[in-house]
Amino acid sequence: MVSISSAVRLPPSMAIAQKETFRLLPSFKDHEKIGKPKWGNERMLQIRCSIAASPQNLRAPKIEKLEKTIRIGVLGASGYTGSEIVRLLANHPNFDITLMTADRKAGQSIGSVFPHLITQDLPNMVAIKDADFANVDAVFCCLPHGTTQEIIKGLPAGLKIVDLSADFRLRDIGEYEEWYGQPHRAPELQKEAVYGLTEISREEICSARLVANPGCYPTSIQLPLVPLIKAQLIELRNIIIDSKSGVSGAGRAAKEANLYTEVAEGIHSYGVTRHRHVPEIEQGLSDASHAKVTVSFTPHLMPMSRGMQSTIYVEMTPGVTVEDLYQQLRTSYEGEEFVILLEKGVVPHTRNVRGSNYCFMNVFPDRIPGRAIIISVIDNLVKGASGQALQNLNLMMGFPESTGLLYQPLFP
Ligand SMILES: NC(=O)C1=CN([C@@H]2O[C@H](COP(=O)(O)OP(=O)(O)OC[C@H]3O[C@@H](n4cnc5c(N)ncnc54)[C@H](OP(=O)(O)O)[C@@H]3O)[C@@H](O)[C@H]2O)C=CC1
Ligand SMILES: CC(=O)N[C@@H](CCC(=O)OP(=O)(O)O)C(=O)O
Repeated sequence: MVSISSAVRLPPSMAIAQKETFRLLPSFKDHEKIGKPKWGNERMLQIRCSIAASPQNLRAPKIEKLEKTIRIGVLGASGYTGSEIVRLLANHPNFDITLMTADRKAGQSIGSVFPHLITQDLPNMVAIKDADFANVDAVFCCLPHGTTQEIIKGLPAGLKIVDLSADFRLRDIGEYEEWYGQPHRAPELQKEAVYGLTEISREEICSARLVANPGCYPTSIQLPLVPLIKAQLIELRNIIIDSKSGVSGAGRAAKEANLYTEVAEGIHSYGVTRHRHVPEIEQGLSDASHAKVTVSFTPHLMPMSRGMQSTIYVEMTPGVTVEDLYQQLRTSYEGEEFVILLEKGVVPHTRNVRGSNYCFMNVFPDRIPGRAIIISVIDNLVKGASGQALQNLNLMMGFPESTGLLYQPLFP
C-alpha cells in the first residue's frame, strides 16, 4: 500500500513524467458514465498515475497515453489569481496553457512579471483585443468584476469558462446592480451560469459551460454552514460571521489602502455592514434552507499575504448539541479530498492550508448554552480562488477533480 503523502510529494523526475500524462482508463470511463468521480478511488487514481509515471516502476497498472490535451487560456495572467492558475497548471498532466492575457503588462513574459514562474516555457501575455482563441478549449477568467461580463459575452460559444470574478455569482440581477453599483451587461449569460462551490454543486458543475467561481469569503463560510443548515441543526437567525483575509485578496493593482505601511502591525475591519459578499453568502445559505437567511458579516484585513479565517457564531436548534454539528460535518465531508474536519478540539490555522486547496474546519461549544462556534480556514488564492477554479474545470472537462491540485500546504 502506498501512502498518500508519499504519492503527492513527487520528486522532480516523477513530476515531469506525470506531466507527460498517463491515465487509468477504467476509472475515467466510470467517471464519464456516472457523471461524477468515484471519490473513494480518486486518491488512489492520482497515486497510481504517479506510480505509473515513475520510470523505475515495473508494476505499473494498465495505462494509456492521453490522446487529447486541453488547451487553456488564462485571462488576467498578470494578476494574483491568474498567476496562481499558472503555478497550479505547471503540474497538471492534461491542461496546457496556450494563451495568456494581461492589460498593463501585455507583451511581457510571465517570468518577467512573476519571477517565481520564470521556468515556465509559455507564450508572452497579450492584450485581450489581440487574443486568438482558435487554440483554446477552456478559459480561466481572472479579471476584475465589472470588466468581465462583456469580455465573456464576446468569447467563442464553444469555450468552457470558469469566471473567478463576482460577475455571474448572483442570480438576481437587481441584487448585483445594487451591491456592485453598476448595470449588468450580460444578464442573458447569468441564467446559464452555475455557482461553483464544488463540494456543494458538483453535479451541475460537471455539465456547465460557464461556472461562476465563488468569492473567497463565501467559500470559507458556506462550506461549514450549508450542510448544517440543510440538516436543520442551526437556527437561521443570529448567524454572526467574523472573517479575516490576507492582503492578496485585494488583487495586485496598486492601492494606497494596501501599502505595507497601511496594513502591517495592525488589523482593521472594512466594508462593515455593506461588504459585497453579503448577498452571495445569503444566496447560498437561503438556497440551503429554502428560506431567506440574513447574516451579520464583518471582514478584516490582516497583515499577511495569503490566508483566510472565518469564525462563525451560531445558535443550535432546540435539542441539538455540538456533537451533532460535528457528526454532521463529518458525514457531509467524509471522502472529500479538500474539506477536512479536524479532530475534536483542534483549532484550524491559516498557516496549515497555505498554498493548498484545503479547507480545514472545526466546531466548538460556546460558553453560552445552545450556541456553537465554527472556524474554517482556506488559502484565499487557492481554495478561495484559483484552486477551486481548477477543481471546477477538472469536473467540467471530465477529469478527476483533484488533478493537479494535490499540493501539500506550505509550512512555515
Ligand atoms: N485575490 C483573491 O484572493 C481573489 C480574487 N477573486 C477575483 O478574481 C478576479 C481577479 O483577482 P486578482 O487576480 O486578485 O486581481 P489582480 O488585480 O491581481 O489581477 C487582475 C488582472 O486583470 C487584468 N486587467 C485589469 N483590468 C483589465 C481590463 N480592463 N481589461 C483586461 N484585463 C484587465 C490585469 O492586467 P494587468 O495587471 O496587466 O493590468 C490582471 O491581469 C477578481 O474579479 C477578483 O475579485 C476571487 C477570489 C479571491
Ligand atoms: C482583502 C480583500 O480586499 N478582499 C476582497 C475579496 C476577494 C474575493 O474573494 O473576492 P471577489 O472575487 O468577490 O472579488 C474584498 O474584500 O473585496
